[in-house]
Amino acid sequence: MQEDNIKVISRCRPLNQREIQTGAHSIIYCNKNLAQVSVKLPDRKEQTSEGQIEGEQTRSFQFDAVYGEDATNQELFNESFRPIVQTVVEGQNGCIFAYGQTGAGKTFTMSGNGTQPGCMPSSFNYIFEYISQQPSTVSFSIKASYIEIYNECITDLISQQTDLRIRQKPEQAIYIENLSEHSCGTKEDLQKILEKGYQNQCIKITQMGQCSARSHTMFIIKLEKTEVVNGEKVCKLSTLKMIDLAGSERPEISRFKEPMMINKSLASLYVVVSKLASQAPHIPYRDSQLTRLMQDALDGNSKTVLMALISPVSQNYEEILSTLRFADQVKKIPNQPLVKVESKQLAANQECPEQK
Ligand SMILES: Nc1ncnc2c1ncn2[C@@H]1O[C@H](COP(=O)(O)OP(=O)(O)OP(=O)(O)O)[C@@H](O)[C@H]1O
Repeated sequence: MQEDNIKVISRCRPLNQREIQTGAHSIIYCNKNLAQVSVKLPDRKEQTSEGQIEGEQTRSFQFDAVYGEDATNQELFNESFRPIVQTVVEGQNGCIFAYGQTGAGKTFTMSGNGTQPGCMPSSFNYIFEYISQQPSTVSFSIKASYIEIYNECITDLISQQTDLRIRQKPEQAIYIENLSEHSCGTKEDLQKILEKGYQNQCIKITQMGQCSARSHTMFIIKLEKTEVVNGEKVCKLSTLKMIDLAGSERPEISRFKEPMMINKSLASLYVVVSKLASQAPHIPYRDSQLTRLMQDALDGNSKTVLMALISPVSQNYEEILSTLRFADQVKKIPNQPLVKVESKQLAANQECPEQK
């Protein structure tokens, strides 16, 4: 049977100090062997947006993998992210995106910290380790870009140019006009781009009073793999997108008073996912910047992993369920045959075509 191109995993973070001090307890049970996450109803019955919850003790969701509070970033990388990065170094597109409410662990999982490197630094390691093991007939060129989408506005986190436009040439993939791309020859170069983008984002947040939890960030790596076979060059171009989405809490319970516009991208993502899941004839990718940039991740042009991050405490019960329901919808997207990234055959002295 063909493997699913979109995989869904869930991770629950441990209780934090504040939660432990206030006597909170976890309402999440992760069964790694069954890839099942169960949510216990809080002790007192609560009025949810769906009405009074009646009698039901737990709700369970089945995904491709689930990770509980003891899981390490390394474990997630080895089991769930490395296969995507491997796909990319072998010449197909890949996408890893983190979804969940503010504080659920998206940035911890994507970026990590000093002791537990996250998905992004581990990917940088893996890419350059892979490259170092290739024969001399294979060469790579790697370029990185880093963007933020906030309030439907795309900002280049490296050049700091703002209000960038998404463009598409006939018969070509979409691209971001004037996005700066930075050649990276080592994993440290990639790490520097990540850190610079993060710093620039922090400066922007301070200047504009914007909240980081409300913006989406996307780290984009473009790989160009050139192999000489019988005197002919074969060129493969692939892209890895690593996306840390804004906190998914709904506006009415958000701590931040903001116009609906800020959540437009996430609202569009829900619609796109539910239309894909129900096999609707038209998928409104064009409704937001985020969904336009994620189209290839969802339409069979990429190997993709959605990571649904949840907090363990009962106060977040509604958001936990809403995150898991979103993940469940993504799981229902029917598998589409992976669109093979074309290999271009070139004469030995020819350059690979410009990658958009
Ligand atoms: N699996 C984990 N193990 C240990 N600590 C974690 C884990 N997940 C998250 N944390 C800690 O919880 C806090 C919130 O996590 P994080 O900043 O990653 O949340 P987030 O979902 O990215 O929130 P935001 O939407 O605000 O960016 C951080 O202090 C982080 O170190």
